[in-house]
Amino acid sequence: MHIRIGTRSSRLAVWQAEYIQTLLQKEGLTSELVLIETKGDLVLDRSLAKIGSKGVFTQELEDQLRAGTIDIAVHSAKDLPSSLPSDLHLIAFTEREPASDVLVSRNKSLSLGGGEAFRIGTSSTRRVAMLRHYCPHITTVDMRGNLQTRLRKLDEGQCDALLLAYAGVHRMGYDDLIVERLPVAEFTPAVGQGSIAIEASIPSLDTHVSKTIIRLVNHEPTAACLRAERAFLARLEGGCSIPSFALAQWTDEKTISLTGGLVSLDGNQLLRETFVGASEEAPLLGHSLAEAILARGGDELLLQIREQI
Ligand SMILES: NCc1[nH]cc(CCC(=O)O)c1CC(=O)O
Repeated sequence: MHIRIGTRSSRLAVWQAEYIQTLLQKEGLTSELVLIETKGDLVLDRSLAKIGSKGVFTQELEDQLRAGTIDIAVHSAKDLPSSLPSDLHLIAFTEREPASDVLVSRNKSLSLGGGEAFRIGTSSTRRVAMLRHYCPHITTVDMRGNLQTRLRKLDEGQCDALLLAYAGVHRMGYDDLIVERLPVAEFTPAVGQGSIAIEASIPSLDTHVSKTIIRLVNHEPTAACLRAERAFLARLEGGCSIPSFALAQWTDEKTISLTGGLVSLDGNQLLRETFVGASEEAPLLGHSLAEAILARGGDELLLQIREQI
């Protein structure tokens, strides 16, 4: 069967969709890309938090899955809402790249630990809040748009550095611009960062084809980690606009360790916990982590964040 793959049209999204194409080719599955513009790509003058509704980067792809004009949709796992409508499923997650955030700049001497004041371009509420918490001497400049747009703004001097996911920088071949890799123990990444997800409409997608796609694309340790992280996010009912973070790590074939939490927008309050549990019960682990964070004051913090956003 020939697979129609829906993707956003940014260079990173197309790279990711082409990567999936190469995985599918290993068993002779041919495919084509269908480029789809989403609200998140078109509305660039407002922050994601202000665009608001869930699925800023996914809705238009889901519409086409339902209409049957594409067979699968490829997304950055990080861009997906924490819960999907019941007819749509995440059938596979690629092996995760290092999930960390990196500092990108033309100035090799910049470092967050240096105590030196400089400007970082980012519009992620998590990154802004984390910077306020760990690096109050840093100022942030609001910056939306795809990677190339942000790099152009960096070169125009709108900021001195960017804070980005290692995965996207690496996929685009910009490793040379990385001046610092941030420790995940402090700058814990967003849920899903570093993995690529495949979404399909079940039962529209042929069972045999979906099994083949899963076999060729899915990396089970990553998938278990993502199930834990996504259950955490679902319990917080947080989309990508909430400054929450979580990273699960596969410790051995039976166990995962999940660290995650919430940070207030001003950076003053940061809640973080680590839970270790059976990988088979990954969703339960995520749920328990969220309950612990909520019980420690996360419930109040969430209300406060939602009022401020
Ligand atoms: N919409 C932002 C987004 N979604 C996924 C990635 C990076 C790739 C990944 O995490 O797999 C990025 C860019 C960034 O945060 O720097």
